[in-house]
Amino acid sequence: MNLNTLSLVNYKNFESQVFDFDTKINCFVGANGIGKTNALDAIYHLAFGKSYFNPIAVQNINHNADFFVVDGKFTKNERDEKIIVSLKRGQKKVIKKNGKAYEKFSEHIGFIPLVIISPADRDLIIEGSDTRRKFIDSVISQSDKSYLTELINYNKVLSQRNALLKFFALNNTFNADTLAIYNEQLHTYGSEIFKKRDAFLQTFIPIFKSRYEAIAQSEEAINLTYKSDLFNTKLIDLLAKNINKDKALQYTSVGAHKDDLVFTIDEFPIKKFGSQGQQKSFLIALKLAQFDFIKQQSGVSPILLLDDIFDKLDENRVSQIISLVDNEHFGQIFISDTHAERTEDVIKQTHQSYKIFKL
Ligand SMILES: Nc1ncnc2c1ncn2[C@@H]1O[C@H](COP(=O)(O)OP(=O)(O)OP(=O)(O)O)[C@@H](O)[C@H]1O
Repeated sequence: MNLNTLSLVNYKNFESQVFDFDTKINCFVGANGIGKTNALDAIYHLAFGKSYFNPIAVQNINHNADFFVVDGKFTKNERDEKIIVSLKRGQKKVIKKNGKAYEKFSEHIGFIPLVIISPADRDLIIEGSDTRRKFIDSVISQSDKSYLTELINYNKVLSQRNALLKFFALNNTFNADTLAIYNEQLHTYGSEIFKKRDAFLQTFIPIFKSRYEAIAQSEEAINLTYKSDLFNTKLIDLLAKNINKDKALQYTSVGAHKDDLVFTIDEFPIKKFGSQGQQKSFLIALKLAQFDFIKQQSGVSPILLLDDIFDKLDENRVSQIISLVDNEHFGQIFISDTHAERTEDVIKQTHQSYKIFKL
């Protein structure tokens, strides 16, 4: 999986820019605010059809323009593939593969396998459980198309059930038969989602632990566990058991939408007790495990984006990470860093081909 050329028109701070990439390592270097992360985000756009950093699509259009175009030429399994993502103010975003627009963006997910490691990943530790569920869901969806459909269906039924609970409260009424239809559907989709998340995490957690040990080079007792209401009780029974609570709250208080991942160090929450370096290593291990998992499932090396990852890590961990990516297991890598010299010194240690783009 290689990105050969990237052209940007009016994408964030880039008015018009073309990059021709090395097949192995590419570094964007330059001062704060120059656009290094934006360049990585443009590549992310080609894989996911959206920004990793800014969910408001129009804000990715250059302030002085009314459209953007991100155009990428890839080689995948020895075939040329061209992806274009474009957006015009007031219109819908368009994603094209080899000239043909997708009707559903979800069909594109997984075509360009990609993993990003960025300081914004801290949200996985500090934010609410929905951020961690999104992480699990995005990893599974890259290799399982039906999972994304089940998730969309689950969320649709969930909002219908919540609307019904609100309607009951507002009109001081109750209808067990209508609710039962939603319970059945939630149970069907929710059980499938739980089964897939559980199977995924059983494979993923050991990979994650071995990645962490390799980065930290120590026996730090970190752990990652899957928390779900559905481990001990079927969703249909849980919904029945919690009906009075749900009626009072006017929303569904149990189910796959409440699942979480618990991150610990020495059995304490890493959010409160992990040092900044430990938290960073934890997140990098999580993302490298995501890389391994996707590669295992798809047989293709995902593109790896490393946004500003050297900051806050001691020299040992930096060279550890570089030596980890310095083998055939990894494919094409894109790095952003403020220190041109540090980057070049670190990259030279790898003896891989590289290009440095000074922005
Ligand atoms: N829609 C937009 N139009 C024009 N400029 C934008 C737009 N969105 C963001 N920018 C600009 O992009 C710049 C930030 O770019 P980016 O985050 O890529 O910087 P960086 O080089 O990674 O910096 P750092 O080293 O601080 O992480 C800011 O100057 C910001 O004003």
